[in-house]
Amino acid sequence: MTMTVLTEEALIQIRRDLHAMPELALKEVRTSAYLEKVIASFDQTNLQVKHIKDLPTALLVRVTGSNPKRTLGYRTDIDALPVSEKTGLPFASKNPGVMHACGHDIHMTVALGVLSYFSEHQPVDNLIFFFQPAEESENGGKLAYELNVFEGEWRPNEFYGLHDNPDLPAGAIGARLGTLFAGTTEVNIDLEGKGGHAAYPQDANDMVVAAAQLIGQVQTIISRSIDPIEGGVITLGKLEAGTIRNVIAGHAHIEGTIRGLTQVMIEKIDQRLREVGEGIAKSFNAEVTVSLNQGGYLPVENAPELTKRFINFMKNNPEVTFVETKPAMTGEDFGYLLSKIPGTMFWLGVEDDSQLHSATLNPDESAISKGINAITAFLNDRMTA
Ligand SMILES: CC(=O)N[C@@H](CCC[C@H](N)C(=O)O)C(=O)O
Repeated sequence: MTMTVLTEEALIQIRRDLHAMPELALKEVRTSAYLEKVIASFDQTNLQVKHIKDLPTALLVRVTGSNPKRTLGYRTDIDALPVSEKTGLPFASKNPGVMHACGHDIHMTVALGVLSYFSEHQPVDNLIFFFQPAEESENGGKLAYELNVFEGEWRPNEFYGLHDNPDLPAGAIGARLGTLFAGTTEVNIDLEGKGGHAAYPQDANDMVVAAAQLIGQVQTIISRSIDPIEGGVITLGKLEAGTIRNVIAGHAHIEGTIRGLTQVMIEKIDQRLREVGEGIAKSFNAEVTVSLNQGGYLPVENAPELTKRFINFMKNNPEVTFVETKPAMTGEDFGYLLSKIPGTMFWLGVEDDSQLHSATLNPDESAISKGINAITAFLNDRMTA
């Protein structure tokens, strides 16, 4: 049984509508309009909606508390990924090449459910709901923060947010003290040499070969330069080079991502990657540009006291299956907001065989009402302290 004003049926319909209309980072125009329309259907007595001129797809909603001691923030991300959906679901993406492959459709629906509940049951403390664009890239959380969105009565004292997790049972809540997610650095590498005829390699400077060598050497960074107990990740997910089989490519472009559980680790991997780039440039007499951009993707550090309280509440709630989780190498720009405002990020189980970012991800929708109930109960409890 859900405690929200939106019925379970309505919640599932919302999730499916959102799933069918995925939009990429900073382009979430229809998504944002849809969210606003749903919010407009709630009792408006205690609600205020705020837009951000320079971040037009973002949406903030403030719920005025009845006897506030603090303002609690709740954040959901709203963007999707450039993935071509292969679920075969009747409500699959209608936007070719774009998919909610990270479950942000589930995140948004849970946030709407919690907001819907508090629009009918006035909270004791104030609440801020932040519907954040651009989590997958472009760090929308940092953009909003730097636009001074969280100022005055719009500044939460504490911030909470979730990510769905296909490895956990549907509706289970997972969390841990300390670091939940890695920090990440986006990697762009351009290799510039000299193109030429396939038959005359002696007159060209082949960037396909240089890129292949670079990619090979990058594999040694984690295996040979990083303490295996601490660990780290470099994934180079995109490689572009050349135009046709019989032209030697004078340019190659690589995109990837670096992950580490501490800022020190990320900076160490960043540095080794730059050095490998310099080495390849020298040995191939090429121009190699390594651009690294961390933006707002700081490690997600859960605030100790607030997270202890969160975990205690979830562990002692008979309605909730709580799982103490390990840190994950996924990134989240909520890490940036948590570096400014203390809070807790946690997992919501959506049990599925497919991983996040996969074209077949199909989260179990029963997680939605369980998540809403757990979060609503936690926020209500937090307001009594
Ligand atoms: C939860 C999740 O999957 N988040 C993304 C965040 C991307 C960070 C950044 N744009 C990068 O690619 O490094 C992830 O890929 O972990």
